[in-house]
Amino acid sequence: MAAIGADPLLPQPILDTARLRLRPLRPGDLAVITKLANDPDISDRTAAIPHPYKPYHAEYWLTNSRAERERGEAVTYAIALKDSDEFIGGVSLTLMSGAERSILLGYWLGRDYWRLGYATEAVRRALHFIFTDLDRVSAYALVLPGNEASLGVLDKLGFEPCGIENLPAEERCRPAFGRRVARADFLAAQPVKRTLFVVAAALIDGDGRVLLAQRPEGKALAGLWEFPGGKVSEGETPEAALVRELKEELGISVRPSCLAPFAFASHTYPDFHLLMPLYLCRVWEGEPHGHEGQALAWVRPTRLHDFAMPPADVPLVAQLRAML
Ligand SMILES: Nc1nc2c([nH]c(=O)n2[C@@H]2O[C@H](COP(=O)(O)OP(=O)(O)OP(=O)(O)O)[C@@H](O)[C@H]2O)c(=O)[nH]1
Repeated sequence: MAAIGADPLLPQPILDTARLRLRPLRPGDLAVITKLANDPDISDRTAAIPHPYKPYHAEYWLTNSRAERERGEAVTYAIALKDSDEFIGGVSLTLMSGAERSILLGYWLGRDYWRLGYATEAVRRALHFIFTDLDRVSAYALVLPGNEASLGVLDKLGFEPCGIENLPAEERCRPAFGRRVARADFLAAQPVKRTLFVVAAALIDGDGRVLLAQRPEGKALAGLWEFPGGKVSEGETPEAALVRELKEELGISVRPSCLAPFAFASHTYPDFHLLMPLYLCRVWEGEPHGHEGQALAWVRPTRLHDFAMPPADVPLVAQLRAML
């Protein structure tokens, strides 16, 4: 399988979990990387870690991962302990060629950090990132024979067998077990802390344009464009919540009878699961203005894809474009 550069300068946000921080590799990590990676058992279980492992191997890993990211080929994260920021391992996410929009996943942990659930915790977060921020639809991993711990991690995350491949490792060609998980299967199987019930409206004007609002700075997903709306409060019907939100956010008055149920989004974010019905609305009173500092845009359905929207909205946009 070959990596291909599809997206120039891939994003690499810091990814936090309960105990870990996934962040870029740094020159300050080099000594620890060399110490942890210089372990014959780690070399034996991974394709890309030679033994003995020298400081120049660590330096090459750092510079090569930066170059791969700049070429849009791969993102490599250091796995660090959240409290001390100490390097304990790495995760690499390589974009694959082909129509499937997949990634090849690789990861390793220093021996002192085995059997503590760190690999599952780090890889789970990395998969959330590639399936939501990088919009990948599946992930592959190749596991060398004897690496039962790694197979266990992938099993826990919903990966399934997908054949055996020959893996060129340090000039030795070794067979490896292929494992694959699809985005929808991974996301559906994740434990969710809470389900957030949000309502939103596609306001449609006389020219068939749809109103989008830009999430202001300081909020989660800032800068992305979304359908106006918000959270449903305890004891509120979805329609009443939407009427309230449209008044607060845009200063317009809408009657519940003018809200036509259209579609819904069901999407797992790292911290919550979003359940969001989308209503169509063609009749309202007043002129919409961004009352909470948000920019507004009236957008033709064919131009909706020019606006970066939260991942949950992508299927809704496709349905709107098909309908309008
Ligand atoms: N209104 C709206 N929210 C969306 C859309 N897509 C989407 O993922 N969301 C998510 O659903 C949640 C909406 O709740 P909200 O608008 O009340 O959230 P907020 O961050 O403004 O919180 P706050 O009102 O407590 O400050 C956010 O997490 C937002 O990212 C969308 O098209 N419209």
